[in-house]
Amino acid sequence: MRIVFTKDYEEMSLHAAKIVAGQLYLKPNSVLGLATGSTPLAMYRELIRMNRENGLDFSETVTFNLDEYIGLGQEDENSYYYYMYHNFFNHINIRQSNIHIPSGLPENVEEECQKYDDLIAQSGGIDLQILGIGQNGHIGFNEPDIKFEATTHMVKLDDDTIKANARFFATVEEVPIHALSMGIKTIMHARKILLLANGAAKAEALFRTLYGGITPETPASILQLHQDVTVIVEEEAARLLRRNLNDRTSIGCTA
Ligand SMILES: N[C@@H]1[C@@H](O)[C@H](O)[C@@H](COP(=O)(O)O)O[C@@H]1O
Repeated sequence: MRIVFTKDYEEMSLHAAKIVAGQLYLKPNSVLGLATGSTPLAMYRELIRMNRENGLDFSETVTFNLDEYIGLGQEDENSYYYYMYHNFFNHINIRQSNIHIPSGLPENVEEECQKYDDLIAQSGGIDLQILGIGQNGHIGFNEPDIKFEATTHMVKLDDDTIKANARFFATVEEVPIHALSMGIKTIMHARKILLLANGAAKAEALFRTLYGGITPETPASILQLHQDVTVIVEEEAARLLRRNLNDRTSIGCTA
């Protein structure tokens, strides 16, 4: 596991965008696993800039998003579908047919989950998975639990997650209580994983993820077992890590 310490959100995002760009230069038809939330926003902005100004090509890129709220349609501004098109896909030269996001309005939840897993498998699996982390240590919407859920599944969101994500909605009551999420096995099968974390609210979850026991109570802790994870972390989120690494504060430090 590599840990890259960056001084702020912008530097974290730039570093992440460069890794994604490097992946696409090496393999233009890469399968990317994509995350939503506030964390990757500036990374998407930088990738859009690279697409426009540096010829970064998405024409062969295939994407699978981690999750979607149940009950929100594509036109709902709080759906992850809307987020992805608004913040990324509408601004790059990606093919619509190469974009995959779980449906927020599935007719049959089990079938939708199975279909999503089948599509990922048919695409050859994920080459590079981008992850944010929830304040409770979730990845995608894999919430703390007594077991790891392997494949795409329906989740009942934790109260903590609902509260944390309420900032995007007019009222906390509007936050959906269920979501579909890619499972831990699929995430762990990604060839490379990029975990981004910024802000003091993530410090404790990140510390438990990297240095705590591997437990479904901190879903992201399973990443300790993956052979190619890069964690890009900004100062505030790194607060507890730095203490653990005897204050190795240099940018680009690898642990
Ligand atoms: N399901 C998403 C995750 O994919 C995201 O990584 C995480 C952190 O969100 P944020 O980046 O807004 O802090 O929580 C959300 O609920």
